[in-house]
Amino acid sequence: MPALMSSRFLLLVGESFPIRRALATHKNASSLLHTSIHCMSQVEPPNHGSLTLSSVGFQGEVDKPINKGGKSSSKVKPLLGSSPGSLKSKGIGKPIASSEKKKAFGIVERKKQQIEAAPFAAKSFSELGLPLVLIERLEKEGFSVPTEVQSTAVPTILQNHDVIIQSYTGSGKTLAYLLPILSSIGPLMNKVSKSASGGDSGGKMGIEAVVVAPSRELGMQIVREFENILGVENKKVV
Ligand SMILES: Nc1ncnc2c1ncn2[C@@H]1O[C@H](COP(=O)(O)OP(=O)(O)OP(=O)(O)O)[C@@H](O)[C@H]1O
Repeated sequence: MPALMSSRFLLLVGESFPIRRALATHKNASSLLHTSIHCMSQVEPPNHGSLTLSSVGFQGEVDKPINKGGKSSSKVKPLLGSSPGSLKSKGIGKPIASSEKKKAFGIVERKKQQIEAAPFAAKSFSELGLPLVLIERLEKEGFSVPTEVQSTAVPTILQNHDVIIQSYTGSGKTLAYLLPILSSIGPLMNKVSKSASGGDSGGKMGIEAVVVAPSRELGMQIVREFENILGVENKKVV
């Protein structure tokens, strides 16, 4: 199963995703089913060991006794040797604000941005900041005008943002994330850097990108799209 990505995270939601079904039951579903690119902040991973209840400040035990009337009630059982009054004075039992949780885990959240449509309608792939070698391959395959989702996503990903792309099926989501990948790694770019450095650098390449797909069928569809762009001479690398 092929899979996407380098250091970035990208989630694709298409026709086949259950979210469609969930949205179908939503009152304003139709207004939600449009193209949108969520440019995510990069969340820095915490480095505080394993996640435990006590690490998030939960210090009581949940006890659910059955009342005589058959109704169950839940209450937090205080720790041994702690009276409810003393717990209150320590601030235990109070709901933990999400900002406090983030602080406890050392999560630093950066600015979030939502782009509902392409900020401009690109008329060619060259306007998106893609390398020439890739544009030539696209033209050879008959791709000359980027779709709306590609116009929006490609420049955003090229600026190293993490993105979530949500758009209708067949809108060109696959190339929207494949093109930024192929513009920095892969055989096309290897050839460019080899000719720039005047020869083969030698060493074997490791895994540079991982694409995760929810089904084998979709995985094969993505492989075919890769093969189209790379051309027959580079087909074996996929
Ligand atoms: N800019 C473009 N110009 C012409 N055809 C394109 C362009 N971008 C993609 N296509 C073609 O449109 C078809 C649908 O694209 P793609 O499979 O990427 O859509 P998708 O949004 O990923 O669909 P799904 O949600 O079903 O996965 C493919 O055959 C693809 O080669």
